[in-house]
This record gives sequence, C-alpha cells and structure tokens, in this order.
Amino acid sequence: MSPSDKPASLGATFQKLDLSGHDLPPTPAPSTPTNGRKYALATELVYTEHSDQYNASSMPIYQTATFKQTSNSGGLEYDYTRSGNPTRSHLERHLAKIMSAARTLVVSSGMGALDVITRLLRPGDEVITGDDLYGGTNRLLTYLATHGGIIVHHIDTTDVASIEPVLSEKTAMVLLETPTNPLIKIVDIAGIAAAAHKVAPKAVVCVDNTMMSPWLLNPLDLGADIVYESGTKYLSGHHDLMAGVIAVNDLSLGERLYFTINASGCGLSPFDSWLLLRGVKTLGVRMERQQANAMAIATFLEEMGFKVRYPGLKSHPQYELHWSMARGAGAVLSFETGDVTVSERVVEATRLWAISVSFGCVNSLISMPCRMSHASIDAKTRAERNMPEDIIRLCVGIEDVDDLIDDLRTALVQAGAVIVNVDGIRAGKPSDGLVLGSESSSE
Ligand SMILES: Cc1ncc(COP(=O)(O)O)c(C=O)c1O
Ligand SMILES: N[C@@H](CCSC[C@H](N)C(=O)O)C(=O)O
Repeated sequence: MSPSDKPASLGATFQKLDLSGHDLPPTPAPSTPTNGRKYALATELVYTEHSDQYNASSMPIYQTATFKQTSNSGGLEYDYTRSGNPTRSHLERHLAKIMSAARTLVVSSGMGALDVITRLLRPGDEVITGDDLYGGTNRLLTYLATHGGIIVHHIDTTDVASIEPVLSEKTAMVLLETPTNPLIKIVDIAGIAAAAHKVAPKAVVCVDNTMMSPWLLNPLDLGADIVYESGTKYLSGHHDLMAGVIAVNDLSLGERLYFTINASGCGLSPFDSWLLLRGVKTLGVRMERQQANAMAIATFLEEMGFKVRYPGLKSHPQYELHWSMARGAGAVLSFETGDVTVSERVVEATRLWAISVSFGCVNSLISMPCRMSHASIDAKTRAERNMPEDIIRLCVGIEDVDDLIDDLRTALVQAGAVIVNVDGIRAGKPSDGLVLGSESSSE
C-alpha cells in the first residue's frame, strides 16, 4: 500500500505518520478514530493496538535474540533483535504518534541517541551548539572535536543573532537544548532553525527535548529536523531504565539513523522497551503533577528572596518566549544561595529530596550540578560559561507539595541559608540575623 492508499480519514489526520508501514514494523495500528478526529495526547499515551495472537492487553516482551525463519533465504519481518524486535517496534510506532513524528527509533540511552545522531557528521563538519549544555553532551562534542575532526562552536543560543557569525555552508548540525540544563535558559527553536536552514539548507537542526518531553513541547513542529530525548527521564518516569529516543519526519534521515543503530548494536532491549511502554502511559498525569509542585516550590523560594530559575515564574527573563513554544514549564528549577558551602549543606540536609543526578522521576531529587551532572565540564569552562558553583538544581516529583516544601524549609534553616526573625524567613547570610538549627547561628 502506498501513502496515497491511506483511507482518506486516516490520511488527513496522520499526514506525517507512515500508515502503510513500508519497511517499518506493522504495529501498533494507528489509533485514530474512524471519523478522522485525532485523539488527544492523553488518550494516545494510553491507547495502543497490537497484533498479539492472544490479544494480550499489555504488549508482550519478545525476549529473544533471534527469530526462526521458514526458509534458508530468511526474509521474515524479524531475524535478529539487534536489527529489530516486535516489542521495540511497537514502542517506536507508539512514540511516533506521541512525538508527532513520521518515525522514532529507540536506543540504549540518551547519550546513545546523541552518539547515533552525531555519526551523521564527517570530519571537517561544523556543529553549532549552546554554552549551557548538559555535561554529557558537552563531553561527547568535545571528544568529537578532539578526535573526530569536527569543529564545535559554543554560542549563546538564547540570542538568535549570535548564531549568524558562525553559520556557514560548513554548518552540518545545530544542536539545541531548551530549557538548558542547569541554567534554565530558553532557546528560540523556530528562530534558530530558520536562520540555520537559510544559510545551510542541509544542516540538521537537532533538539534535545529531555527537559520538556512531548507532553510539553514538539520541536519538530517548530522547524527541528531531529528531536531526541533521554527516555531515562520523563518518558519512563520511574528511574528504572536507561533509554534514548530519536524522532524525525524525514524517512530517509530515519533510515540513515536506523543503519547506525543496527550496525553499532545500540537498539533498546526488549525488556527496557516494555518498561518504557509502560512508563510513558502516565507521562501526562506525572508531568502535570510534577510541574504543579515545581511551580509551588519555585514560588516559595522566590518569595523568600532566592534567585530562582524556572520558566513558570513571570520573573524568568524569557518567560514569553518559553510560553510561545511550550505547553508547560516542566519540573526542573535551580536556585542559588550565594555560597558553595551553604549550598552543600542545604543539599545534604534534605530528607525527602534524594541527592541524585537525573530528573523526570516521580521522586524529587536535589543536586549541585557543578559537582554532579556537569562535573565533566572543567571548572575553567564552567566559569567562562557563567555557571554559578553554588547552584542547586531541584527536580520535582509527585509527592505531597507541602511535605516537599517543609523538608526544603527545614534544610534551608539547618544549613544557614536563611535568616529567621520575627518577620519570617528570608534568604540571607547567617550573620545578617538569627539562624535556627545551625551551628553557625549568631545566637
Ligand atoms: C538534557 C539531557 N540530555 C541527555 C541526557 C543523556 O541521557 P542518558 O542519561 O539517558 O544517557 C541527559 C542526562 O543524562 C540530559 O540531562
Ligand atoms: N556520571 C554521569 C552523570 C550523569 S548526569 C544525569 C542527568 N543528565 C542529569 O543532568 O542529572 C556522567 O558522567 O554522565
């Protein structure tokens, strides 16, 4: 069946989805209603169809490395799990609907996804990227610049004009994160994609959508060519697996990425594919609760006088830009205490907030990025990129928000990050007032 053979109602609704299958695996069937109306994302997350012989409600895990063939010339749909597996295929087609993409591919981690994507590059190619990047992304790009002959330009991607001096016909890739991790800066995806494609039409604009997830942002609709996410975060939501997801609308680009995945062997395992299928069903309810909690916590900290970075706050300098692209503010925020030692004490004094890297889990996490997730960026580079060493990152979960605030308030008091007096609690140095519960109290 060719794309033009799509039933009219389905074709109109899923213009980008490869309904006919071509060489893609056939499950799940598109779940659009027969009247052509498109289901809302909350429904698509939960609803899938597959062709299991027993009509299993949950997609079975095809825990097999190889598949028996009916003749020595092979030719069946699946032959070997590195090349394809029904559980992984089901997940990929489910995610294609959710990410509003023609094709998605799932691999063993978010960094694995970026590794596959950067194999599109050739020596001499130029990459333009941000100056506030996840540490692992920075590390891979630095490796490619040192060993792979790739030229990497780090610029302030929050300013569309700053891309112009480094754009040229040699630009092969523009790699964006928004909001950035951990400074929560916002990038104008459509503005940068348009500027890049104008000068370098073949350049691939690639967006790391891990901080937002498809629940909140669809970079493909804003001009990105490739979107990838760490499925370890919001997509799965429980910190019980590692995964990476790549989404494209250009099927030939999808084929090139699939080639690398099959050739290098980083496709997601059947069991982790199944776990991700299970986790993604609750993406909407988790994200709504997490960002409601995050908003309350950001407000609590800002009202105390801390410098808080969160796009849900009107004080965020790029509030309007963020909301022009996204449907929510997400659940990662950062704040500064003004003192590295005080920040260390805050992080260590919390109880409900686990000291962990990562985010997107139902549990709340606290960390100091310069010591943890971004430690692979050397101190000199961190300083050049204005990354405050005392910055604390909060990755908000689904717990009761009053419990989270109470735990944080107690930690702030114990750490000497706040001044307590008859007017209440406010951010400040211990010497500026009475500090309760701290050895450094002025009492
Ligand atoms: C924004 C961002 N992108 C990509 C990754 C890489 O994902 P993974 O840990 O699944 O390799 C991470 C964290 O690890 C991240 O924070
Ligand atoms: N030791 C790890 C650190 C992973 S950080 C995970 C996550 N992206 C975050 O921002 O917390 C490494 O070296 O990559």
